[in-house]
Amino acid sequence: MNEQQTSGSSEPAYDYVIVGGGTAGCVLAARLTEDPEVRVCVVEGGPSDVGDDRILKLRNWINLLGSEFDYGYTTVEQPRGNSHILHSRARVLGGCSSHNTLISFLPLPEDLDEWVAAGCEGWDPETILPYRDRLRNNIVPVAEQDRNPIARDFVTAAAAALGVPVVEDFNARPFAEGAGFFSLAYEPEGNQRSSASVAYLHPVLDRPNLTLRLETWAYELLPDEAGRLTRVRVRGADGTGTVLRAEREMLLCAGAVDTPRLLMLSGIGPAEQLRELGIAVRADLPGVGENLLDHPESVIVWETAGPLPPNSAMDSDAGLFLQRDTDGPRPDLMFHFYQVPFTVNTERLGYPPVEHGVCMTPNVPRARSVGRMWLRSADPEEKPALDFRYFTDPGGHDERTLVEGLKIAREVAATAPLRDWLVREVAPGPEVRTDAELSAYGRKAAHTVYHPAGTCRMGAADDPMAVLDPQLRVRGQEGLRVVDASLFPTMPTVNPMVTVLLAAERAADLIRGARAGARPGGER
Ligand SMILES: Cc1cc2nc3c(=O)[nH]c(=O)nc-3n(C[C@H](O)[C@H](O)[C@H](O)COP(=O)(O)OP(=O)(O)OC[C@H]3O[C@@H](n4cnc5c(N)ncnc54)[C@H](O)[C@@H]3O)c2cc1C
Repeated sequence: MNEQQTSGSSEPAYDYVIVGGGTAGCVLAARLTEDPEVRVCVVEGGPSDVGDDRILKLRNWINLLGSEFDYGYTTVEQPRGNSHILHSRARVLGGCSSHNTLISFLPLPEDLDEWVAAGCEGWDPETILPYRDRLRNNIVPVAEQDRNPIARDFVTAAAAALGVPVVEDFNARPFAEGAGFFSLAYEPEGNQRSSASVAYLHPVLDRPNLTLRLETWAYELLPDEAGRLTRVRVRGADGTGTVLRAEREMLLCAGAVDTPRLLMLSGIGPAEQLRELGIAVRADLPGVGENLLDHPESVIVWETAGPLPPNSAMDSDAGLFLQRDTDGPRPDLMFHFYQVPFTVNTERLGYPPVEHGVCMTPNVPRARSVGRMWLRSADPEEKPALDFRYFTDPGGHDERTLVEGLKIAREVAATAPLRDWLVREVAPGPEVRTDAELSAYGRKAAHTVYHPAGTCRMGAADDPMAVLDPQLRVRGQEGLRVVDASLFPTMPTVNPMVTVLLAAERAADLIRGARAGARPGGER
């Protein structure tokens, strides 16, 4: 048995307890158990993905939205956006990497430069990007057999209409503009996910020093005898409550919504808010739950003459990046091209369903509207409030980006060879033309690219809103780190999963380094 009972306590004890067997949690679990002397327990709210084709077949991702594998967080009212967005967050081993579309981009160097400028020493591109060679996921450009003819024609039309290069491999070098097929973490043969769970955990599930507690929910951190928050109260699927103990460190990997939620339920967060809810304050960290980041997008939908050729990796295999402003070498507008009509938001607005169609979803890579989340009550069952404050930035950058995106999407759609497939624009429809009309439509039909992040951001010691130091340690707390998308100080320009994986690889080094440093004669 991997766990040990600490003398005088009946609590199962490990060296490390990882809360959340998601994208980052799987990386940490695999890396830390490489040392057979180290006992690790992963507490995961969802079930296993092993042998479950609903999860493992990448193309089934769309059917997981709103399913039993989705916590499905709602938002508070968004006066300038769409109040109906369902924020999918995965409830399954592998977390969102078992649920998402596995589009895999390295962060751009300037995204990491921004982190360093925000006080995150050691997160520079020279340190972080080489971790790409450690990633175990099979990251490859969409395979030839999965390249649907209409997606190919989208790439050709985008390049012709906008004068941007066709990019063969977006991870080959940093880019500012380009159209092309994405890189995905998948095995094209059999359309199998190469999620964090598949790539990192499946090969090591038989390690005797790894314990998985599935369908188990962590709802409060508790102090040990020395006052370190290294114990956690959990409840298993059968309702049984247990307290688990981490003799070295408690590692929070529950994601950008549930990690700050757990911290706040445990008394770590904005003191006044916690007191109002009757939660005893352990540490006043005003940044917990603040800095809620996302990539907002909108949608424009076309009907096609009939059914499209069926091949695809996951129905959104190609995209486009553009740079409209001249402030540095990064894109500031991105599009996903869907070869299925993604009409959940347009149908709600009264637009007709589309049997055969495609859409483009322009998004804001570095949105300037920043939100926050908070607890509604001290009840751990009650979901937190999420306020993304979509399209509220004073300069109107985010709104303007959508408007330009919708116009540019029309330019691409009007260009051969894509135009030859399209019968009519269904939403918003050609009569919606002025900037004001496009803005009103674009914001009402807005959606998320499902990238919440930033809610426990790291930063410099003198930054009062930083929750973590650059070693990912919760400020003022010993033995407690956060390793997941909530650590982001700012949003990477690109889809963030690989940034989470790189951060988890880096965290594994930091944690192992701390352990070696603590051993007599260990390296510091
Ligand atoms: C539908 C969808 C599509 C996406 N597409 C892409 C994409 O193509 N490319 C990309 O780069 N990014 C994509 N993303 C975003 C990306 O997947 C996430 O940013 C990333 O996976 C987050 O990793 P994480 O480790 O922070 O959290 P997660 O992977 O969400 O892991 C958190 C884990 O913690 C568990 N958990 C939470 N709370 C508790 C608790 N209290 N007790 C026990 N367990 C708990 C959860 O069950 C989950 O397994 C997508 C996301 C979604 C939802």
